[in-house]
Amino acid sequence: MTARPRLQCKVLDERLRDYLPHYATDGSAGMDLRALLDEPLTLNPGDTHLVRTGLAIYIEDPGLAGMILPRSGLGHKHGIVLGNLVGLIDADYQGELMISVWNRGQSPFTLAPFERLAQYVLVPVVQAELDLVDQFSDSTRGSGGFGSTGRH
Ligand SMILES: O=c1ccn([C@H]2C[C@H](O)[C@@H](COP(=O)(O)OP(=O)(O)OP(=O)(O)O)O2)c(=O)[nH]1
Ligand SMILES: [Mg+2]
Repeated sequence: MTARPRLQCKVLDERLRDYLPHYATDGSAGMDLRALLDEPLTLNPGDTHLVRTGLAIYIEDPGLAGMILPRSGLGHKHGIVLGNLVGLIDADYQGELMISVWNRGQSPFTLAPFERLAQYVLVPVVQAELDLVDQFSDSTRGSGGFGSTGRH
């Protein structure tokens, strides 16, 4: 296994010191992020709320990005997912990580202070240059999309 990249992390609220993100198991793909809340937050069905994490993580390397993904238990059992579906964190972002929490379910859900509500996944990124052309060489698919290969 290659060495893990090191990311600079600022703790913006001292209460987070006891709750720093980490990989729960050797094989975990993500580190859980917690809700920085002063009091419980009730989300009614359909509500979206921007929740602080109290942390800033500066990735710096443009060959990496962060992704904020829902936790499957919260999403499946309680309908608590992300208002932006997926959060994409740029390598040059130095601000606080924010989580858009959306109750897409049918019942109110109360988020407790410092509850784990989403996960942060570091992913490789390749930036491209666009070469402008008038014609592409033929491919098998051509311009067929949106179900053009059928359903089964
Ligand atoms: O769930 C998220 C998504 C984004 N961000 C931060 C980090 C990211 O680098 C920045 C910008 O995100 P994005 O580019 O997706 O949003 P935008 O609406 O295009 O904003 P901008 O104009 O700042 O790029 O906001 C978060 O903290 N949480
Ligand atoms: Mg953007």
